[in-house]
Amino acid sequence: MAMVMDMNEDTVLAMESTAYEPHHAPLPELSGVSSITSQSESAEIPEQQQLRVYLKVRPFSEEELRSNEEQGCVVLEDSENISLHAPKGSASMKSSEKGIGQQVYKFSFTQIFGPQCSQTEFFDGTISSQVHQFLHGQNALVFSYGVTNAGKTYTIQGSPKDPGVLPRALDAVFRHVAGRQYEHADLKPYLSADVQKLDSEQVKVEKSAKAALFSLLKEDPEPTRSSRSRSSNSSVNSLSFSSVSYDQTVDSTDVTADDGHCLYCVWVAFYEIYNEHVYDLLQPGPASRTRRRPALRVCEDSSGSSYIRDLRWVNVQNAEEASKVLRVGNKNRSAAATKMNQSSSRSHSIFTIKLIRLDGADVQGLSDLSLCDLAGSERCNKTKTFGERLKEAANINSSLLILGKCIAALRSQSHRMKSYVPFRESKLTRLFQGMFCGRGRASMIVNINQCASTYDETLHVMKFSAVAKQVLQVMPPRSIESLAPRLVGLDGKPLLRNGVIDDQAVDEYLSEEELLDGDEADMSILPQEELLSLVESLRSKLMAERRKNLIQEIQIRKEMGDAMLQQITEAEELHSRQLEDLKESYEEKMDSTFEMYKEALKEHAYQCALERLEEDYIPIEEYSEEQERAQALEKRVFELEQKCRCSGAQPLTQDSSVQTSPLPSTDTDAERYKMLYKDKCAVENLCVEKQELIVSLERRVRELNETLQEAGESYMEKLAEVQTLQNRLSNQEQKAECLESDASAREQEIGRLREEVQRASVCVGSSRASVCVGSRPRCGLLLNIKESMTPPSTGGLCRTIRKSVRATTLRKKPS
Ligand SMILES: Nc1ncnc2c1ncn2[C@@H]1O[C@H](COP(=O)(O)OP(=O)(O)OP(=O)(O)O)[C@@H](O)[C@H]1O
Repeated sequence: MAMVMDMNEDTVLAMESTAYEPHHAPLPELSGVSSITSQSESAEIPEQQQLRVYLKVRPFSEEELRSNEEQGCVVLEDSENISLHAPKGSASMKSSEKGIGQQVYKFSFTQIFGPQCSQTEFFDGTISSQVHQFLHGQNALVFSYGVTNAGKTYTIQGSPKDPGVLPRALDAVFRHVAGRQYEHADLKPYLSADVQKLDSEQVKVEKSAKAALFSLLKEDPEPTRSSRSRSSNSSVNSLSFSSVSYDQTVDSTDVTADDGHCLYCVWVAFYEIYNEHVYDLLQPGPASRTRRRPALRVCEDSSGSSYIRDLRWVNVQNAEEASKVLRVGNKNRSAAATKMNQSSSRSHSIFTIKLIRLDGADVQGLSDLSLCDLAGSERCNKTKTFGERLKEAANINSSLLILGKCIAALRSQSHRMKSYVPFRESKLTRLFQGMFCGRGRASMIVNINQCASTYDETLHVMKFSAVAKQVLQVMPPRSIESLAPRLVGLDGKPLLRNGVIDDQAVDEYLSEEELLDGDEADMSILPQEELLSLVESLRSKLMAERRKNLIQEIQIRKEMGDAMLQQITEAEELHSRQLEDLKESYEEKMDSTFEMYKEALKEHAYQCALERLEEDYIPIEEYSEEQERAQALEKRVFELEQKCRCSGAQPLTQDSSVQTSPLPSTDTDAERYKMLYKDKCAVENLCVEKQELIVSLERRVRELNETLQEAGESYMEKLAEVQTLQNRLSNQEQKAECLESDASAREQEIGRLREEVQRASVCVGSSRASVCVGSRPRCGLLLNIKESMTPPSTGGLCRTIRKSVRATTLRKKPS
């Protein structure tokens, strides 16, 4: 982890986002005993390098030449550039004609090797440098990629006459270690990057197992063609390394002063990934055909590096033994005849060489070199696969797809984009993971053929390799010493180093191994105090580890979420683009269909017109005869009219002309029809007028009804008013009567009073004589009383009342 912290930002970014191993640190450091590097070392800038992608173009076979496969699809421009030209009939050509895609694609590679290139040139120009680095402690992976029948197996294994890169690499290794072989064979690779010390018994077991393995070749000395063996022309079943000749790029002379006194121990393993299961190619197959081969498990060790549990490692002393191992493995490899390739690899086969480097009895380093021959990608309909072959093809394609996804994600990371690398989605990528994450160098060999019939698949492979070429590989700086593997005993526990307990080793062992797999730790080997302190330190480490894991999990989830989101967005974009394309193509189709219908309609109309013309056709003689007759008739009408005018008669009506003239009945009918039509029109007009009249009358009736209703209502109101007025009148009359009777009563009273006054005046007259003085005031008083008692006009008052009542009644009466 300290290593990661000290690295520059690029490296951290690249390594953080790989969702790689739980520790997030370069793998070899974590697994090595002397993994603690100094500050100065870790401060070094990590080395960055683009993934090396080599292209190899296979020559045409005679059969391909006969079947006209040579159509100039592949054009080598120079040693790094190549262009692909879509042949007629290929899907690329069709889509380019529709405006999607291009007809010519250009690609560049680290190096291109043409059809004439020899296997020697190819080895020297490609992986010999990687082999060299492997011999000096660096891990390496070489994988071949291409469509089926493109020459992958040929490139990796070659032919007996012309061996491929694998036998050449083995040969280079043995040339390098020649004379410096560790003879005891008691050190064996363990887990991903450790070394196990074998006891003498174990060494014996290993030796007898190897002898048994080689004895399989004695039973079957000559390679045979069978459904599960490679064909002889492209395999190394009978490979002899004597045929390998080198230009001494990698040989025993390539020995530095440092490793002059080193000893080496070489182990090899050969396995395949078939239908997503890992099978050991060096384990004898099941006795009966009905029984399945046992599949091996891919596991991770404490550093997070993948390894195959129970994989068989064979200690090889020389190139000849290595060749035998290869031949045994090839016998067991899953291969079958397909339509495209007589001996098609149906699995990804991986041959791994492990080189243990010793300084005396001390293990100094362990490096591995894996050469992977991937199964060819293929189109199932083209290869005419079905049944078991179809299942194989599906598995091959799906694991290659995941490899493609990983490469694309690694490319994104190289461009500083956060992206989740789905290493764990297939066995192949799980095993390759370390090599893409700083544990070693990977390089890719792209194999193509030049056949026109497989152009589209080849183009796909080229596009894939273009992506791969953009992947940046980050190698943390480290010395050979820092790569030293941990030396463990048979039980997998770390061993004493130079006779003393290596505290650091134990500490690391416990802190890494114990946390993951408690069963494997035996603490009883340590004193009690140390045990207690170890428990304490373990507890705190466990807590720290848990916290770290939690943070990492959150990070990984976030990255996954982001990646998924990105994928969804990309998928959405892709879909919308596809939709657009579809829309356009449908529109085009619609347009063309529309045009087609238009043309058809035109044609149809033309045909109809022609038919009608034929039906209505009147011979010219008949027509001119008819014309003459019509003219004669017109002339006759004119003459008759003239005659009528001359005789002072009215011009002939049509009816009379019908009666008199010999007009043909058809003309008369037409005239009558015209008349009838006129009548009909007149009647219709009349009807319309009547209708309008009816409508206006109805409207009028409606208005009158409304007015009547209003009048009725106001009449009722007036009636009610009259009633009230009559009531009031009768009341007034009653009052008037009362007043009249009152007035008559008063008149009677006045009369009576007058009589009294007269009587009183008589009395006064008689007394005047006696009393002359003082008569005036009395007369005045009586007169006043009389005046006050006499109403000025009593009858007038009654009349006035009556008059006012009558006036009110009249005013209120309805007009
Ligand atoms: N450089 C070459 N020179 C001559 N022949 C070659 C060369 N490369 C390939 N071939 C031949 O082409 C054929 C197909 O090659 P090979 O089996 O290696 O293809 P492949 O890509 O491994 O196919 P698959 O993926 O189906 O296993 C073989 O007969 C092989 O001998």
